This record gives sequence, structure tokens and C-alpha cells, in this order.
Amino acid sequence: MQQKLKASRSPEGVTGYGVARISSFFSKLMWSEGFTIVSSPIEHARQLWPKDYKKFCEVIEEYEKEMEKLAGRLMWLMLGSLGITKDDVKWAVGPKGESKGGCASLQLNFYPACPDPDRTMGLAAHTDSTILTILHQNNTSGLEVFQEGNGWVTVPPLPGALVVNVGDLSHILSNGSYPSVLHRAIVTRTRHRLSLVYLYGPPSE
Ligand SMILES: O=C(O)CCC(=O)C(=O)O
Ligand SMILES: [Fe+2]
Repeated sequence: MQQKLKASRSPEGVTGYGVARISSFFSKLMWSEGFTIVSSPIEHARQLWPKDYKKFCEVIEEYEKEMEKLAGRLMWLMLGSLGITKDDVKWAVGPKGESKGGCASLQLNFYPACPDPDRTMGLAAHTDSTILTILHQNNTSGLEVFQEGNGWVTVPPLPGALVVNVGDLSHILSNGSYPSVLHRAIVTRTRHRLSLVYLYGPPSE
């Protein structure tokens, strides 16, 4: 724990180690902890591993680069299917007609095994306030999405598969044709769980 606290998120900050970022909107503490990265994790990684932080930063930055490409492609597929072109959404297009880099963050979530899982929640039910979210989970189930008529449905981890969740901004942009997905993470008695979540939003200006 002492080690983790070296990378603590500061009270006014966005990045670093701490409770789930959505937890301020809920009254109950969630059975999880996380590490938030925006662009480079170097400042916190240096605190954690003063001699050995480069590899971690390289891997994270490469992952972010690939996710940005994938998220951009998915966004244009989604907009294209609605008949929206680059001419219609100037905020998403740079001067040369290229997709503008979105404002993104990477959230590393850890859910420890829980002695009394029925009385806790890993991450409370929420929608992401993103355009879309790309999620990787380790081989422990825990992610659930809410389906009208069926209730909570498990999204099983499949080797090599990524989960794409539609966020609130796509819901709004598409007038509800792409509804944002209500989801949550539950915990188990015996197995811990990890998820790696790329949250993709529009450019900040
Ligand atoms: O851990 C999960 O599967 C869900 C994570 C999530 O929804 C989030 O970080 O916004
Ligand atoms: Fe989420």
C-alpha cells in the first residue's frame, strides 16, 4: 500500500492511484482501486519505480496509440452509419481532413477478491460519459451490462477480445440510435479481477 500511495491521485488531479473515479457520485464505497493515465504515466511511474519506469511507459503509450486509432475508426463507422460525414462534424476533423485526436484517458482497474461479495459492488452501475469506451478484461468475469427485458447480463472475458461500450456522447450525437450502455462490475469471493479501460472523448477545444 505504501508503494501504491507514492502514485496517489492528488485531490484536484485526474491521474494517478485512487478509488474509482466515478465513486464521488455514489454514497457507497466500491470494492476496487484504480490508476488513471492521461497521455503519459511518467510522473507517477517514476515515483513507483525510479530506476525502472521506462518500459511501463512505453507499453502504455503504445497501447494508447493503438486504442486511439481503433476508437477513431469505430467513431467514424458509427457516424457514417448515421449518414454523418467529416464535413458535418468539424470538431472531429483536423485541417488536412484527418481525424483529430480525441481527449482520452486510460483507467487500470483492480478488483480484489472479496470475502462477502453479495454485500459489495466492484463498480456501481453507470454509463460512461465518453464517445465510446474500449475495455480489456483479464480472464475473470465481472463486467455486466443491463439489457431491457433481460436485466443484468455478464459479458464473459474472451481471450484476445475487446469490449466496446457506447458512451453518453454517442447517445446524444445519434439522438439515441446508439444508446449508451448501463454497466457495472461485480466482485467474487475467490478471484481478483483486472480491467484496462480506454475512455475516448472529443477533442478538448
Ligand atoms: O471493470 C470493468 O469491467 C468496468 C470498468 C468500467 O466500467 C469503467 O472503468 O468505466
Ligand atoms: Fe464504465
